[in-house]
Amino acid sequence: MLKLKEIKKAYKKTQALEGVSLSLGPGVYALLGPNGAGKSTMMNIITGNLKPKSGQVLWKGEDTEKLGRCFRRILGYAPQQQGLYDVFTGRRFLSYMAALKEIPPSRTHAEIERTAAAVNLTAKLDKKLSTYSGGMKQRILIAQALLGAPELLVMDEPTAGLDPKERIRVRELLAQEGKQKVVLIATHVVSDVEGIAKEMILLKKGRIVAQGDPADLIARFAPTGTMEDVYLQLFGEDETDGQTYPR
Ligand SMILES: Nc1ncnc2c1ncn2[C@@H]1O[C@H](COP(=O)(O)OP(=O)(O)OP(=O)(O)O)[C@@H](O)[C@H]1O
Repeated sequence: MLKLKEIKKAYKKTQALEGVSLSLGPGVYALLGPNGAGKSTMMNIITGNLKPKSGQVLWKGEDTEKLGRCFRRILGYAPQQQGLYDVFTGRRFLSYMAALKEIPPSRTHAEIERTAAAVNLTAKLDKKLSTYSGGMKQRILIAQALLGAPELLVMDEPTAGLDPKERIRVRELLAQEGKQKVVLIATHVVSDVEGIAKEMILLKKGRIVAQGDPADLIARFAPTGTMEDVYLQLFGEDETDGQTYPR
């Protein structure tokens, strides 16, 4: 349903994507790679926030650039956390996002209730975003991506800052969504995706260096190990952010 054809992107001197091609049907896909691998660039190109230097993004065979506004109803995007409208309540924020997505006003209330419940924020909907914790802000971003039940979900680090309980809830939610939709998740946290991903897409310096079912990748790159070992095998020396990654 979603196809990337030879996507290339450069920022001045940095070659961020060096010809990425992909074909994704319904299911959860994990996009893994170290800092600077090109994950956010790829997501921004899929969502139309950035133009590639060359290549095409196709949805059901149609160029997403040509789909224009229609693509807004097909796509749900949760970007990495950034400034939210702090004076808005959660409800007002979701209502504003629903309007941008051109969800009919008659459906907006039900969609807000449905998506807030999915991320366990029903009780906080009428509180201002300025009072939300980091994890709650993350969850409202996920909720807005689910508005209108889009067929394509693109999530940039969706579990960042979530406590273990909410992390599990979001993981289960995305697994559920992946039964019928294309769900692409960029993350550093292998354990958040290995149990739910149909495929892992491993990106390094703007190229896909491995792609496949987690069990196949383990057999290929770390036969006695785990998906975490595959990650370390492919990217070990590239991780420069000093974080440790939970199993
Ligand atoms: N606006 C920009 N201007 C110049 N270079 C950029 C810009 N955005 C990204 N880059 C560079 O492009 C490359 C890919 O960056 P990108 O943000 O896509 O990686 P990433 O995999 O999402 O990293 P992270 O895990 O840190 O979010 C990096 O070398 C980065 O420095």
